Amino acid sequence: MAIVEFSGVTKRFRNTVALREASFTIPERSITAFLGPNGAGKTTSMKLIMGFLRPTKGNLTVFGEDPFRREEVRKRIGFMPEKPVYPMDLPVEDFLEHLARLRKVGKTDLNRLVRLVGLEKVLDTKIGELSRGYIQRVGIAQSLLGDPELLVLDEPTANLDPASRREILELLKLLHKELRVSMIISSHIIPELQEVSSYCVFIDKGMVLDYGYLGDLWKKYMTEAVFTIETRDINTLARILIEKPYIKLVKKVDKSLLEVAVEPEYYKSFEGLLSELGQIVTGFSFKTASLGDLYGKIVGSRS
Ligand SMILES: Nc1ncnc2c1ncn2[C@@H]1O[C@H](COP(=O)(O)OP(=O)(O)OP(=O)(O)O)[C@@H](O)[C@H]1O
Repeated sequence: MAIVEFSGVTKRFRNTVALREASFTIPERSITAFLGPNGAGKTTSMKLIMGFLRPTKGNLTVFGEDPFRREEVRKRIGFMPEKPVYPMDLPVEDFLEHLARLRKVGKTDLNRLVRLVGLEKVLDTKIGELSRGYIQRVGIAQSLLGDPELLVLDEPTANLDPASRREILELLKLLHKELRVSMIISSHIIPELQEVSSYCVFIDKGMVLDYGYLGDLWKKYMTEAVFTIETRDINTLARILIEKPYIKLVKKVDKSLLEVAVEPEYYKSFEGLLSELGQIVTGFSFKTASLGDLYGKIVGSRS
């Protein structure tokens, strides 16, 4: 089921058209990436979803209703803006307890969230004394207060060093798994979105160029899929994979790593196979068939 639906949405700010006749849907429980260059219209789309802005033209619904008119809808969405403003003098605990009271979230739920987001050790620390990575954790915690069904994160890893970026991405993956919350994430850093998202909306110059599940988009744009697979039983895995007609190449990289090329149209079957082989497959990632390639085909060819 689609939780977000844009239908011919235009958003104009005086002389600027930030979004032009945008139509797309976002499925439930996915992690959706909003991809596009600076000024493409990603933040505007997010603000429309949050009900902060009203479209100039067209319709949009979130959970089947208009987020601008319906407060009930807005309450089901958590938001972390790109440049949040926090009371820097306040300890983390005081800040979160204050917000929890406002949103009528009980102490037990707050404690659970604090543990999940990894803030227990810094509860007494003033927000202004936290590292950037921890400030982002505070932002993620505040956006999750009240148990939203949809979490909207505008550039959650901007201005972070690579190690903190990795931590935040791992945290988002964990939250998605534990809380089963749908997420929309925008970022300029394409490879990192590829790691967390299964669905993409490509935006450029206010226009939605394409959207859909990554597997389907790879197939559509005929981007070859090459995976690196980590395994605890390389020989068994290689034997199983070689027999599949849609697997074009199986190559040993070292004693626990295989490189595998898959025909784009069988990408989904392949993903299913990997989860069936969960006992011997310990991890996998894309090597080529990157979101960068796809981005180049969809957005790059227009710029
Ligand atoms: N409140 C506003 N008033 C006037 N113009 C605006 C406003 N908000 C956004 N814009 C313009 O709309 C266009 C789209 O902006 P938006 O912030 O949605 O892009 P973005 O894809 O999020 O970019 P970035 O990655 O730089 O944040 C830009 O040209 C921007 O300058």
